Amino acid sequence: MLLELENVQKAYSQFSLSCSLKVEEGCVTGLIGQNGAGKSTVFKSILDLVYPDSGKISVLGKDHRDITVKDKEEIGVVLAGSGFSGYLTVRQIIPVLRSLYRNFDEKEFTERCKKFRLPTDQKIKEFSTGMRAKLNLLAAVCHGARLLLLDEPTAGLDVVARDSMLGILREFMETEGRGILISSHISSDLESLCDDLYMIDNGKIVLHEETDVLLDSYGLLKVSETDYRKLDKRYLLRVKKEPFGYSCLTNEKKYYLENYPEAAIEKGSVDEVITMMTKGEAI
Ligand SMILES: Nc1ncnc2c1ncn2[C@@H]1O[C@H](COP(=O)(O)OP(=O)(O)OP(=O)(O)O)[C@@H](O)[C@H]1O
Repeated sequence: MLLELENVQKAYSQFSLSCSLKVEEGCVTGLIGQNGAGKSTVFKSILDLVYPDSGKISVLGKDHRDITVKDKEEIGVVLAGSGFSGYLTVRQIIPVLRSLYRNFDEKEFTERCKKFRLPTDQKIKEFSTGMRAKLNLLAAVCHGARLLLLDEPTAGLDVVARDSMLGILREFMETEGRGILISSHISSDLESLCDDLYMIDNGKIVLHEETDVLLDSYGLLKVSETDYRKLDKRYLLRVKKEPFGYSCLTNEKKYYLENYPEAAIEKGSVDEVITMMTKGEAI
């Protein structure tokens, strides 16, 4: 296990986090939630930047408070809204990375910067959002980390930049024994990359599912009030009143497809599942 949070609690005056999650070797785990759901609080707790009130966090098999400087070399981090000083250039951050990480692969880093057309001698503050995001990610993947902790690494990026970021992450995962925890409020980013997804809402994990299962077995039934009354509700997770009747979220789409051939059953994108899990009512 690369990362495990067990019942981690953190209370602020207006918000409280309660979170358990795992990142296994060979897995990309996604954390999806709206603004303010608690994603950054999860990352900061892992990195000891905020102190949880209770619970247990283990990183690379150790309690996160016992992580040494050497262990940290095995972790690559991109935090929302942070990065290198804007007054430095890529050329100037290379010696910094070299001194921080014994396994920093300067050749790979330089080549990749070139590939992504990141200028070597321009101040980072003059970079676009996409350029800065790529630089932060390249710095996180070029020192032989086993675990990447990426808080909203694709925020503010256009489709092309997002795709190249996902490419970097897929390549990172080609080496055995690695894993990623990545957060986003854009579920389509995570859908194609992640093996499993955790959905967080108002500080609570409302759903954890393998991405394949989510896409294959979850579905949205749209039924009239009359049909809703007759519906077998055993496999419904959430229900929402609509002008036409009810929207129902199921994790047994096949059952309803087979038994209610007339019903309108949609595939249910990750976004719709999140909306239903957060806005729908439990059965
Ligand atoms: N230091 C703090 N003191 C009090 N409340 C805080 C503090 N830090 C975060 N919060 C609150 O915790 C909640 C979750 O914040 P967090 O930054 O974890 O959300 P997020 O999911 O990362 O959101 P976003 O997508 O907007 O970055 C918010 O309501 C925020 O106001």
